[in-house]
Amino acid sequence: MAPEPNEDDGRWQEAGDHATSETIPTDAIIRGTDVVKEYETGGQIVRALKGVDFGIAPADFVAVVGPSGSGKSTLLNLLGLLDVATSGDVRLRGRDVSTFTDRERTRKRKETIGFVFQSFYLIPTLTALENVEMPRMLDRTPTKTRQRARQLLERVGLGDRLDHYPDELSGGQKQRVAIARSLINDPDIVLADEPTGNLDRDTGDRILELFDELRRDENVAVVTVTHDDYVAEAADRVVTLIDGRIRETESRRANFEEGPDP
Ligand SMILES: Nc1ncnc2c1ncn2[C@@H]1O[C@H](COP(=O)(O)OP(=O)(O)OP(=O)(O)O)[C@@H](O)[C@H]1O
Repeated sequence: MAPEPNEDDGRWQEAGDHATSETIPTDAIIRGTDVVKEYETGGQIVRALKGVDFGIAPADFVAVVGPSGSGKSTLLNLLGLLDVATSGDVRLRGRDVSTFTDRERTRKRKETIGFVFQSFYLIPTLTALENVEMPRMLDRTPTKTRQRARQLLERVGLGDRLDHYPDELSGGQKQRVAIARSLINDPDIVLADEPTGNLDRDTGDRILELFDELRRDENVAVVTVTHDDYVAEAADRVVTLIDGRIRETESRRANFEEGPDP
């Protein structure tokens, strides 16, 4: 059954044909207005995003769905500060990201965003603990980093696998290590590209439960691109991209814990 938009929650308006600025949370960490992204290849311009509005609030759980080529990865790259929009306004905590230097963008990305991928991307010659420490390897606080990495692996249920290498772990365990790694810099948002794509359904379900716990306990927003309906069903909102436009923004969950904004 199609879920009803959550009309009790003042942060969101009803789902419509096209997401408008009214569907964007007022407390968004990152928000985009009328965002266009074009690529140029072989003298041809491909318009991957054709003027979309989006916003990610603290502890949001958003699924981005849509057919192949509809612009999902493009949107994720913009949210992850991996790429810049061709036009439109993208703001991180109110600051226009197009004014960031490359260095600033890299720093903001490190501070704000964690990444999780379908293929885990763990380094095979490093233990689980070392993989989680990796993004902070150049920091001058190795003891603190080790402590935090250990804590995160315990948090994702792998306290007894710290010294295991990736090929000694199951797919679900590898993804847990990758999730712990994504949290090492205490990001505000975790971007997960098909996080359950290489996992069986039960293992995938447990990863979704973990995301759900993390967003509740750690206040981390999770944005996932997915082709799996059941992943989309676990999210608060489903953003459907069709041919570079957002066609729908639904609240799937009936109850937000916090009340409506004033
Ligand atoms: N680097 C690039 N150069 C040129 N065109 C690109 C580039 N990246 C994406 N595109 C084009 O932009 C459009 C959107 O691509 P995008 O990868 O965002 O879609 P997607 O929804 O993530 O697709 P999929 O589900 O297949 O991963 C497509 O037409 C694609 O061919």
